[in-house]
Amino acid sequence: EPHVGTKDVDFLRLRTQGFEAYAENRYSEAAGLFTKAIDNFWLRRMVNTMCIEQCVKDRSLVDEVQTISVYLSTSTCVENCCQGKLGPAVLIPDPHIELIFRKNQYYDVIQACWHYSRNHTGNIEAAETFFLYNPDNVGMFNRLQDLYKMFQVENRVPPRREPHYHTQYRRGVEAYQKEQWGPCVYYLDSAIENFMRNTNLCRVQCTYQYDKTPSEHKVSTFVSAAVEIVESTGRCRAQCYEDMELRPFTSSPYLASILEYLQYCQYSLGSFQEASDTSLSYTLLHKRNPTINENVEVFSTQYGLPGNPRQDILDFLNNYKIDTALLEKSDSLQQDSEEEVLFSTATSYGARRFLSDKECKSLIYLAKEISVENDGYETHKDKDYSPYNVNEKFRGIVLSKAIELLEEGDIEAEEVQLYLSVVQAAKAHLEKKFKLLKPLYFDYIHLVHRSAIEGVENTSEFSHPIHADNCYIQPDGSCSKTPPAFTQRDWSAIVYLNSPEEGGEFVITDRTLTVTESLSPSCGDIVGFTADTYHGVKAVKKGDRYAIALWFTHDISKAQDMFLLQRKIEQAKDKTEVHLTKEEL
Ligand SMILES: O=C(O)CCC(=O)C(=O)O
Ligand SMILES: [Fe+2]
Repeated sequence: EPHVGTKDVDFLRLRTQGFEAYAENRYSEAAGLFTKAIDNFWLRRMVNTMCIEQCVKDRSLVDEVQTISVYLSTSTCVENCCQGKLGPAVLIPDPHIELIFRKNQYYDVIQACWHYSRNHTGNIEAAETFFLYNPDNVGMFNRLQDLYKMFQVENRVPPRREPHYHTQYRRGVEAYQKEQWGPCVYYLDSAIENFMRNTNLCRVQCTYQYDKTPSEHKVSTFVSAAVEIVESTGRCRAQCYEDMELRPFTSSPYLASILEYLQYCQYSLGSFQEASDTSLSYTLLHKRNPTINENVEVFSTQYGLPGNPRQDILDFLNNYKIDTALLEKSDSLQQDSEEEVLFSTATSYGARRFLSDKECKSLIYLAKEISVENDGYETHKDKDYSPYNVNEKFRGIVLSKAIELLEEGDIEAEEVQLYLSVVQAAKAHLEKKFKLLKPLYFDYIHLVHRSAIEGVENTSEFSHPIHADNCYIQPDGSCSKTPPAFTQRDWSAIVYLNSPEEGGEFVITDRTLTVTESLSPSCGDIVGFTADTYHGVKAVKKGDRYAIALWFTHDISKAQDMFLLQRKIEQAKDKTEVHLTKEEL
């Protein structure tokens, strides 16, 4: 059993220390701290699994989500068990931090650390590790090629933490290439077994996440508790299936790929019935493979051996069905009593009452206090793309700037905290409304104040002409997704803080620029849409228009680190508290 000092398992603290060391150019120390943070994160997951196994003993591990009382008592048992082994839980403040750990993404920083401290092997090893777990990251893929060339390293440096199923898969494929059918079947069977085991361990972790912040656990009402548990479990489990996909740049599922090699090796070995079963099982996971479809047919008609689906694949699919149903279930449990939905499609959504009047007032106050003329749109000097017209004033404040001002002592922590909390809530809201299985990350956050200039007649139709947020609309109505467009943006949202006296409507159009939705904003309205949606803002004819514009990406390497921003706010709060006590003395 692992036995570790309480302090060492605090991977969030290690991570923070890592960032501090990094900022002070102590690179090899930073690399060590991040590596240890990641190791401890995984150690803790392992202990968590052991404890879940102990606490649910006779029930099936990956049972359906239990009734609330069983759930809570098991949770308490898991929590006590983990505390006994590791000390108090490190509470993860944000599910996305957890995801960064789950996908070993701090190897990105570790790679940079080894780069600066000229540790070539460490550098390549870190890059390999990051790429292993983030196989769609083209940037890291290219960097890897460059590193091997630059340092003239001939042999591949193995990544750290390679999961067993992936090792076995690679061995199986190697055996296949060498036409060693026996070993091929052996390795691939073992790859499947380990793949299933890892998937299930991940799913189990999702059911009893003892390290979630208390507010998420000790929910007040029965219904909201059920919704939260079911939903966070469903979402977390959906991510498990993604975590397992470790083959770069492919669209067929990992498991299907194992079966594809396996059926061939089985066939070559003369195990025709097994090959027939494997081929048929493949089609349950992935339909569009003409060769396999043909094999299924041939085994059945020419060999007279119709396939039976493999039991392990059936179990896997059954679990998958349960997990998908969790998200649907949480949906039906949900009662949106407060909220008035204005429009809702697969790609756009609008609703009322996302914020209270008080919250709107505080945020407007913040904007009045610190917004800067034209701030945030330096790259958009071109008048064709100007987000406001010449008869208006335009002021803005980006969140990170607000936090800088807070650090300089110019404003109150409370207001900046509200700004951050509101944008976090908006993100969660949209993930939920659009049932996104992949998390959103912040690309840009901007509180915008547009106003009519008194005495000047605003003759333009638009304040911000019809545009899309990640591509440029072409004369033929299509949209060109090439730089300098912000191509990393996947979703956009606007939270409105007030009603302009006249004008300032938000509009969505179709590809022919015909308006399909129009909204006269008021405090607490929220809209969200895919970043390629055509939309714009009508001219503000009279008064002020305050809104928070948000852009999101699915690409974590483009994400703003919200945890770091939150920490800065907390540090600023701590500082003011210290001041107070000194004055009191
Ligand atoms: O404020 C709005 O309603 C929309 C703003 C917008 O589309 C943008 O800034 O890209
Ligand atoms: Fe926009």
